[in-house]
Amino acid sequence: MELVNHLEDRLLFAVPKKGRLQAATLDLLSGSDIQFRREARLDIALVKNLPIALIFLPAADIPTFVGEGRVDLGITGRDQVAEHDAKLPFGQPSTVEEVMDLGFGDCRLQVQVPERGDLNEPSQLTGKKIVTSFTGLTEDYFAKLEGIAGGRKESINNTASPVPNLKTQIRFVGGSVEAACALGVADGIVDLVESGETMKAAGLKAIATVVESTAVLIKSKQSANVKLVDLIAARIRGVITAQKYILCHYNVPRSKLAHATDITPGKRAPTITALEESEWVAVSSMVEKKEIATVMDRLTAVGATDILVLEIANSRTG
Ligand SMILES: Nc1ncnc2c1ncn2[C@@H]1O[C@H](COP(=O)(O)OP(=O)(O)OP(=O)(O)O)[C@@H](O)[C@H]1O
Ligand SMILES: O=P(O)(O)OC[C@H]1O[C@H](OP(=O)(O)OP(=O)(O)O)[C@H](O)[C@@H]1O
Ligand SMILES: [Mg+2]
Repeated sequence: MELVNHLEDRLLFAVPKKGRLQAATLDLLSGSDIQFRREARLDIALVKNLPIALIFLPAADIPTFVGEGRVDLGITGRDQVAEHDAKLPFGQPSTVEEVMDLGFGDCRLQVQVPERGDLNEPSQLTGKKIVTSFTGLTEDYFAKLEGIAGGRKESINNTASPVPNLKTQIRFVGGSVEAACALGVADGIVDLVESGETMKAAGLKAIATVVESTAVLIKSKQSANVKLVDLIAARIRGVITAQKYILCHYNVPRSKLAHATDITPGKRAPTITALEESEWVAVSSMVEKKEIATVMDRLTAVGATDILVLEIANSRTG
């Protein structure tokens, strides 16, 4: 069956086919009940229970397919969206809209130089050799350092030309960028940093951050299927909320209720129910997972008892 012939009446949703964003993305799709089976070697999968087709692409290519093609939704890094937009001809507005931060894939695009060396400021790199996978963002960064206003000019087939008159020599490398300095190809690099392991192992240090990044849900500004886009966005938002929060139940003397609800104000407001014992109330409130240990300590300190913590399987934030 030629899958490409079955895309017409479907919302197209681009997701990372590999790399660091793939696993968490598949979890989000599963939590959103987007059911599919991906055939080996195929980059398209028809969703079984919704009029959607998943398109598996490298994260770096997803902003292009969403912004300039027929793809309605995408999941990629904010750095990749910024890189796509940086390459648009000067003054052309972005064709991609960010719907929400997905809460994973945090990293930073940083200017890096050899640890042992006399380069410590980005301005010392102007006019020198830089290697990166993010040439758009890097050209803009060094254009600012060199005081070049105005950015790119439109060139053939609407792909922006590099920034004119830039002294800094910026070269594209697709991967393993960290080796460029040691191999004498570059004086500095602009590359992603998450844990910093790769940078340290390559004998490099970061001297500036170009952009901070996180995984984001993006949508096309010309999608015809707004209702289904909004439905999928609501499902994904619900899954993220369920991943981020837990439900905390406890009993507390009515006289201490104000102190207790200061500790657990909830996402909107806590639910309070009276207990048979008139001087006691039961409270139920959403608490961020990362806060729950100290929240339970503080609740105990103000006299709360029977504190229960429940996982949230899914949610809709309305
Ligand atoms: N340590 C990291 N290195 C690279 N990207 C990361 C990192 N942490 C998070 N990301 C995010 O993941 C996105 C895709 O990068 P990633 O390297 O995972 O994909 P890829 O390069 O296509 O896959 P691979 O590296 O397996 O070839 C980045 O644009 C960034 O937003
Ligand atoms: O700070 P860290 O946790 O070490 O992660 C950062 C490294 O990860 C990415 O490379 P990746 O592993 O994706 O290989 P690639 O360069 O081939 O994409 C990135 O290009 C850095 O090299
Ligand atoms: Mg990579």
